[in-house]
Order: sequence, then structure tokens, then C-alpha cells
Amino acid sequence: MTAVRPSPFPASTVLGYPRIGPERELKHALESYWSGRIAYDELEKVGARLREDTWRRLHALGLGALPSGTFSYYDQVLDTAVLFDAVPERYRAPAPEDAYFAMARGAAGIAPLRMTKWFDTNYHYIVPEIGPDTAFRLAGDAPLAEVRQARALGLDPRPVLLGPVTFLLLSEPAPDAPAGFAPLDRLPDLLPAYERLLAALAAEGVAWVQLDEPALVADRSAEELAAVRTAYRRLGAAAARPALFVATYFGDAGEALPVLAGTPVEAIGLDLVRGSLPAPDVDLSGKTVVAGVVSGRDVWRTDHDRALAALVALRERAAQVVVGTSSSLLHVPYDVERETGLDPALRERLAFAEQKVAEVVELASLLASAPDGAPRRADSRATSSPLSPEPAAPCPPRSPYAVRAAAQAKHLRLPALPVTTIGSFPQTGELRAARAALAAGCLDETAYEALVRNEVARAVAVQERLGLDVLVHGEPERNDMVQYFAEHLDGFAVTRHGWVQSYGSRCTRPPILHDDVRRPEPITVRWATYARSLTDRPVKGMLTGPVTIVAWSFVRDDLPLRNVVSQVADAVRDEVRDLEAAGLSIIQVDEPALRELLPLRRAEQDGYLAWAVDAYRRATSGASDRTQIHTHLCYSDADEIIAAVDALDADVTSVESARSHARLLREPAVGGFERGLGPGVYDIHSPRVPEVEEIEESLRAALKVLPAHRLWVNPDCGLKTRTYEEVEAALANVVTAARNMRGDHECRPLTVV
Ligand SMILES: CN1c2c(nc(N)[nH]c2=O)NC[C@@H]1CNc1ccc(C(=O)N[C@@H](CCC(=O)N[C@@H](CCC(=O)N[C@@H](CCC(=O)O)C(=O)O)C(=O)O)C(=O)O)cc1
Ligand SMILES: N[C@@H](CCS)C(=O)O
Ligand SMILES: [Zn+2]
Repeated sequence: MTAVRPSPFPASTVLGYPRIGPERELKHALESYWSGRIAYDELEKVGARLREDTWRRLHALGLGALPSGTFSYYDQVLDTAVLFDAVPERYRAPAPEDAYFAMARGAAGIAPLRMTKWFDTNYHYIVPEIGPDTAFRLAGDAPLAEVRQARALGLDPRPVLLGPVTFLLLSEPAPDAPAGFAPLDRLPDLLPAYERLLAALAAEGVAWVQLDEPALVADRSAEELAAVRTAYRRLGAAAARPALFVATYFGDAGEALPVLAGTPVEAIGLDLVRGSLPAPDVDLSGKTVVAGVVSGRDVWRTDHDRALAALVALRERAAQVVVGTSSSLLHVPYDVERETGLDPALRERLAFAEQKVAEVVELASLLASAPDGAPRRADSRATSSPLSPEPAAPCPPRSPYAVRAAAQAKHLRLPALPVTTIGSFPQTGELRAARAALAAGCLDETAYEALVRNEVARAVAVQERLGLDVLVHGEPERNDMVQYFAEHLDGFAVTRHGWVQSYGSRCTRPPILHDDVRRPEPITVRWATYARSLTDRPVKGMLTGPVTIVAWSFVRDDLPLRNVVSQVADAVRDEVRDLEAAGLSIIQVDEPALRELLPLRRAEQDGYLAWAVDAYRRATSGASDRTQIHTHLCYSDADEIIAAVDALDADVTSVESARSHARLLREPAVGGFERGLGPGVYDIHSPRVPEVEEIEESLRAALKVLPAHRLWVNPDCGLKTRTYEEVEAALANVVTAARNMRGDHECRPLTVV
């Protein structure tokens, strides 16, 4: 095969495109299918139409090479597991779609596979389980079927697959795998299935295939780099295959780049927004380089001078330079032109997916006519002269934990194993429709407020009836835990249609943080105070932390991130003070994205954690000793950053752990964690109601590493995506389990040792 000259790569491409649909058609179809309102073939029709619309649009925008295979009914990692038949036995079902959605969402009596963050994004993937006996084979012909579908429109796409090394690195060992087993051990058994697929694509006449290897931008061991070499030497040596384009993204390919460059792959994709130009000694002379100069991760227009300089510099070193995006455009909304409500001066600075495709096309044409020569600013890591803001004035720290804990125990008088929730209660259809009607001017503010009032009262009543110990107001007034705050803070803009997929059918509209952040007035005090007026039990105030607000927004790039986060921390600090002044004795400041922003390279992690922790402490340090500060982290692999979680110095931390098989509890550092901890006792992302025995089992596991006086009982995350029926049944079981366990442990009030 290496003797065959591949057909040239077209001059422009994108690594992937949003798939949820401009009107969230996929979300609506999926949710209709799951609730039995439409049949599977109706869902497939929606999927087929979304793929076709995307290809047609990309073609109309003048893009050279169109990707296929970037559509998914749930998640592309799950699709890869299914494509190579890595389906654990417990999920196998007569209809393949049942197995697929059971792995994603669970099925009667079967918990779903774990879900976690896709690198440092707010997209979540399903974690495949691979064991020593997983029998890889090419199952089905999905990539070929998509090629045929595009060809029927007269278009010739490039199939996109998850590469074998990243697929195995993102997988976890099956529960029965022996100690020391790593999914990457199975690379030699997986590669034949990839070879078969490549052969089938070649037989179909496919010229190029894209293999995504984002795992190569993180630190990789010598063994892992050897696996990269093995994989791409072997796939490169296949007798019949399309030309191979291996895409690295989300950072610098670093030491993996020379390894890849030394294999027979024909093209390599580089992220030149987060990464830099390859070191001079990396030989790219025989390769096509797909230069990711247009960001797939932000919404700012590309600096054409800088992009062009990088492209020209690369052209001197590579056989061909193709203009591309730094990553898939999955992480940005569809079209900024629809955002007619945005300030025109801001809108002019923005590019969503459509505009980014146009930029890629334009840059390709500029490159074609650009003379060779020394680039002016070739290193894309250089930022656009960040302003140096005044350093934030230091905030005095809180008293030592023991002092605070004593004050809180006296003031709050909670039982052992206190039961609480993470904050949100079901966002009913009525509430969402009312908010939409309010925005459209079809409902007045008073009617909307009355509805929110009812919802708060309902959530409080349910919690009182079920016997929870620390209540929440349920967050019915919030469209989203970040967007809501952005709407009430200066310095942010929000969009009307700017949806981005977070997981499965769930989407967010990330706000745009474009200016200095200020809090003009209290944001949450009113509803928290109202909830407090309805009950004698303690009510938790509920805030989103500064790191998370920034992580789930598109953020200005003219200031260092830490300074932006510090500004947001000051706004949160003001809110903590106002809640406390309003009589709230427990305040939760959520930081579910603390782990998400952790740099992929270890050398940068400590620096990040230091300023992120600092921002959290800044936001909470105004609270008095007797105010109990809670925090919450979810899908955060909190075990990996347990020292930083400890350093947040929150009095109580609730963490996701049900779906990560209580991995957190196996972490030795948890035993030394000095404050209150609430490892989630059930997975809220699945409609399944947990049994009392399961919850007790979870609590027993937790009690092996944590004393009863520091263990809190709570779900994994907020309940906004569930129905009241599911929530009431689940929480009733949680309260029963906690009470049963209290019986086993002496029932003394939560206090410090
Ligand atoms: C906790 N998580 C969050 C993350 N990121 C966030 N930004 N927020 C989070 O809560 N990341 C990690 C985790 C898991 N991720 C998610 C992401 C998204 C959801 C979720 O439930 N999303 C909702 C949309 C939420 C929202 O913005 N709602 C608005 C608009 C509702 C709407 O669709 N309105 C319709 C009209 C409705 C009608 O007429 O019936 C419309 O505008 O067309 C609101 O409530 O006002 C989702 O449905 O996808 C959860 C976890
Ligand atoms: N308080 C939020 C946290 C989600 S991570 C909620 O309950 O939805
Ligand atoms: Zn959460």
C-alpha cells in the first residue's frame, strides 16, 4: 500500500461538526424515542436528515473535505465500542439499539456504563469496559453506510473513527479483569478489527480515513508511545487501506509527534491553537499536515495573520498543508447569525461552527496565494498581549476546620449520616415552557414568579415529607447552573440558540464572558429566603463556583484565565455574604468543573490547581465559622485531585462516585480527608430507582474508610433531569437506607473529633 500514492487531501477541512441539530432535532427525537412516542425508524430518519443537512451545508460553504462518522445517537466512544463489538454480556439485547442505549442509560435492573468528561471539555463520553476476553470483531457496517449515504448526495466524505490507542486508553478494565490488566494490553487483538474496517473502506473506494487520537496530547509513557508506533506501523502496512490521517487535538502532540511521524501514516493533524508549531527536528517532509488553526473550542474569530503565519511556516516543512480546525466543532454552537439579540459589536467578534468553516475555507484560499517566506508570528501559543490587571487583594482565610466544625455542630445539630441533595429538583416541562413563554413575551413576570414559587414550595414539601435533614429550594428559577448566574452578572452575554451537546440528549448554552465581571445585585437570596420561610429544617443556599462558571462559558482570551476566575470569585463571595446575612447557615458552592479544567500535561497541573483552589477559597472565605460551606464535584474523577479537593477547605464535599464504582473510596487519601464527605449513593443520570439495599451497600463501603460522623448521604448530582416520580421513590429509599444505617451506628450528632 505504501507504494500507492494517496490522492491529495483537499485544501480545507474540519475535524467534526455539531450533531444535535440547529433546533436540537436530535435531542427531541431521542427523548421522544426513549419515552415511546416514536419508533426507532423515526429516530433513524431524523439522524439521516441531520447528517445530510450537515454535509450539504459544509459543501455549500465551500469546504474541501467533508467528514462522515461524526454523527452519533449518543456518543462516539460508545459507537466505537459497538463497532468493534466491545459490548459487555450484560447489555446484549435482541435489538442492537436496545444494547446501545442500555450501555448509555441503563436498562431494567442494569446500571449504565460509566460516563466521564471528554478530556478538558464539558462533553461526556461513555467509558467502554474491556477485559482480557473481550472478543473484538468488526460488527456492522456503520462507517460504510454513512459513506454510501453521502455519496447518494454526490458527496465523497472522509470517515472519522476513534483511533485504537485513544479508544483503549479511554476504556477501563472490565470488573472481572485481573489486577494489573490494562485495556491497552489488548491492542494486538483490536488492530485486526481496524484492519478489516480499513480494507472494507478501501474496497468501497474511500480515499482517506481520519483516526482521532486526542489522547496523544497528554503525557504518555514509553509503553504508550510504543503502542502508538505499533498501531500505526501495523495499520500503515495493511495491504488494502485508504490513506491514513491521524488527528491529534486539544493540545500539543509533543513527544508523540515524532513517533507518529515515523510511521507510514500519510497525514497528521495538529492543534495549533492550544499547541505550537512542531519542534524543528521533527521530520514532516513526507507528510500532509492538517493544520488546526481555527479553534474548535472557543467562539472568537480567528486572527488571520497569526494563522497564516503558522500555515506558511509549516508549508516549508511538510509535503502538503491543509487548513483545518484545531478539534471537532462539536464544542461550539451552529450559527452566530441567529443571535440577533447580541450586541452587534460583540457579535462581530464571534464565530460559531458555520463561521469557523467559512474561516477555514478563506484561510485555505489565502494560503494558496500567499508567498513563501518567514512567518511574522508563527508560534500560535503566544497570546495577544494580555493586559496585566491589578492583582486581587488577598482575603483573610477562614478559621481552622476544627474551630468551624465545633461552631457548626452546636448551631446546626444535625444527626449522623445527614441526608441531603445536591440542589436541583426536577425541571418540569411546565417550568421550561413557562420560561420560554416569558422570554417570548407571552407570559408576564408575575405569572412566571408564581410558578417558581409553587415549585419551590413543592420541592420543600417533598423533602420535609420524605424526612431529609438539609433541604434545598430546588433551583426551579434556573435554566442552567451557569447560564443563570451569567444572566445576572455584568461581563457576560447569553445566546438564544447557542446549544452545545453535553451528553446524550442534554445540551447547554455556554455564556460568553467577554468583559470584566461584576455582580450588580444579589442573585439567589430571594428564592433561598423564601424556601427557608417554609420549613424549620436547615435550607442550603446554592451557588455555582468561580472555576465552574468560567469552565462552562466561552471566555475572553485577552486576560489570563486565573484573573478572569478571580473576578468571578469576587462576585460569588459577595453572594455568599448576602446569603449568610439573610440567615442561611449552610451554603453550597458547586465546583463540578474543578477537575475538568485540569491541564492535560502534568507539568501544568500544580500551577492550575493552586490558583483554582485559591479562587474557591476567595469565594468562600467571607463565611463565618458557624456557616457550613459545602461543595459538590461530579464526573470529576475527584480521586485524582483529592489533595486539591481537601485544599478547597469546604466543610462538606459531595462527590460523584456511584457510577465510578466507588473508585473514590478506594483512594487511600480519602481516609485522610478531614472534613465531611458525601460520596453519591446513586446515579442520577439514569432513570433507575436505586434499591434500599444498594444504597446501604454504598454506605457500608463508605463507612469502611470514613467515620460515621463525617459521612453525608446524597445522590451523585442534581435531580433536574429526573421526574418527580423517580426522585420521590429514590429519595424515599435513600432516607430509609440512611436511617437503617444510623441504627447500626450510634446515633450521635454530627460533630468533630
Ligand atoms: C451538571 N452538569 C452541567 C454541565 N454543564 C452545565 N452548563 N450545566 C450543568 O448542569 N456539565 C456537567 C453536568 C452534566 N451536563 C448537563 C448538561 C445539560 C443538562 C440539561 O439538563 N440541559 C437541558 C437544558 C437546560 C436549559 O438550558 N434549559 C432552559 C431551556 C429549556 C428548553 O429547552 N426550552 C425549550 C422550550 C421548552 C418548552 O416549551 O417546553 C426551548 O427553548 O426551545 C430552561 O429550562 O429554561 C436540556 O434539556 O438539555 C444537564 C446536565
Ligand atoms: N447544584 C447543581 C449542581 C449540579 S453539578 C444541581 O443540583 O443541579
Ligand atoms: Zn453535579
